[in-house]
Amino acid sequence: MRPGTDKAPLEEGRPLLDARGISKSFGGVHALEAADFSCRAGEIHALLGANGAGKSTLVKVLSGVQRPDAGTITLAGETVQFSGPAEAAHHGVATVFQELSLFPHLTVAENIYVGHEPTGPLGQIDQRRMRSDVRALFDSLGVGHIAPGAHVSDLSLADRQLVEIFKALSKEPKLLILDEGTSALGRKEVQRLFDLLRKLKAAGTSVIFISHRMSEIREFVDRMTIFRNGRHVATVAAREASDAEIVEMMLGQRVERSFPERTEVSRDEPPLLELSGFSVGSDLADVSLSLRRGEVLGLAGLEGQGQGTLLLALFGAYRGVAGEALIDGRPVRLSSPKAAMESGIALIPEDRKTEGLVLPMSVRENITFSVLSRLGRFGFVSAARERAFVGRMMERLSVKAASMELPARSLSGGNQQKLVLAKWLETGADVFLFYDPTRGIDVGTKQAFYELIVGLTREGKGVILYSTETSELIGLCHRVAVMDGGRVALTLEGGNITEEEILAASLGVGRGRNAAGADMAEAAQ
Ligand SMILES: Nc1ncnc2c1ncn2[C@@H]1O[C@H](COP(=O)(O)OP(=O)(O)OP(=O)(O)O)[C@@H](O)[C@H]1O
Repeated sequence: MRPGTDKAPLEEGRPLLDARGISKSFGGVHALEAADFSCRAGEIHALLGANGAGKSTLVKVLSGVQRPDAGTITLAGETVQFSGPAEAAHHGVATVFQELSLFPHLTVAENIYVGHEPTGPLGQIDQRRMRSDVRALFDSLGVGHIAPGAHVSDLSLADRQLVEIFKALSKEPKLLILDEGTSALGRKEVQRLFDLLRKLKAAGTSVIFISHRMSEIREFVDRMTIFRNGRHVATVAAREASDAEIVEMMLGQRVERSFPERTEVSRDEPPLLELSGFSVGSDLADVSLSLRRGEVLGLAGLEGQGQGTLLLALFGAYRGVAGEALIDGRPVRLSSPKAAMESGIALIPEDRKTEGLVLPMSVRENITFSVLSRLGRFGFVSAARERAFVGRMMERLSVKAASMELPARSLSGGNQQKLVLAKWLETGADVFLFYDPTRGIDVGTKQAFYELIVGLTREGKGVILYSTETSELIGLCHRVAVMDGGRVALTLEGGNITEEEILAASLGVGRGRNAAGADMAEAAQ
């Protein structure tokens, strides 16, 4: 089918969910404009669209969090009007929102059962049963590494996301909505999750799935609906449209995904950053690596193999770090984030929603927070200069906001993430640490972002990039350090940075290969 032309007919039969003519405005912003969306029983259905297309707003309407201004929702043949999330839940809708909603100081099991805890004969909460049920659920999914009794605050973002998903599943919903619920998960976890979703689907549960990772979507979903500017553009079978066609429908224009040419790196100059014997407890063991000016060094490996710890340790977030760090040949003490920033290191963190922004403050204030002192002299900032600077940053990262004076909270999730990036990019740092930077960002902006990373290297900065999208590592990096069990298992370089090599090294089967790709085991025979 031709993208953006024919509107595919929505489901003719009796779908589980049928939302028609849904409109929702915030002030002058039309988040949804007479949007249609329909999902069959026992179907995994992806909802796609650029940042700000209205996906999360639809999810909030379907989950009873927001009331639509107009439109009707039919669920299992019954017209429903949700007065709040509890009523949506009562109708069998369970949602994992973009913003995680866990209580950090409760245990995993307590979080999963919050509000519907199993009770003993005297009405007391049955902790033991709760934990054993959660254990059984985790074991069935092969996520034995999460302890039901662990506090959520101690878990990684990926594990917190898994807990959030299990919490939704424990309500045995008719309709499960995952709004970017898998963005922090590694490939293996996503696959396991989809194995589970297929089982649910076989039992008649419908799943609405929002993700910006195209490959993830194509592989596992039955149909896809594309939204653009708050409207339904098309609904297609997953195999019916090509990636390029889908992107075109999302953006209203053709975009070729390509990586900008890497910056030439001079091997003669001394390294910008040099680490030796960098260790953090048992999480990071004896990491030695170097980064040159103009270079992008990738970090790969299965989820949680020390990549995050390395970035955070470099940013001074851990105490008791052993080893030495040199910047431009001078030893630096990375004892706190402040010390790291003063040494010229910037980190774009993983959990950008909570770590990166002051949500009630305006878009403008959030962007200029970290650069005020550089924009003005003697502490005075010219308003005109500030606005011009913010305008440039918003354009560079295509931040979609009606005005820079709106609170950051009112932006769509992806646009909030862009704000965090904007905020850090202008800090004047020399070493940029990126923690999965394009997670949650739409394909059009990803492209702009690749340009931006390469742009930094052209200015002589060094970049360490941890990405869960292998294609980004292959397309952008000069070298990729594959991590396993807190160590650098292998460093790949140039043409040897391939999906197969990265995967093999991640799984430990690539050991023995050197950076030039010669298989030493074979050579020895
Ligand atoms: N509470 C709000 N106040 C003001 N504007 C809002 C509010 N919620 C959403 N919007 C606006 O509505 C539009 C749609 O946002 P929405 O979050 O639904 O997009 P999205 O498709 O989920 O984007 P993303 O991929 O970035 O998560 C955006 O322009 C956003 O700024």
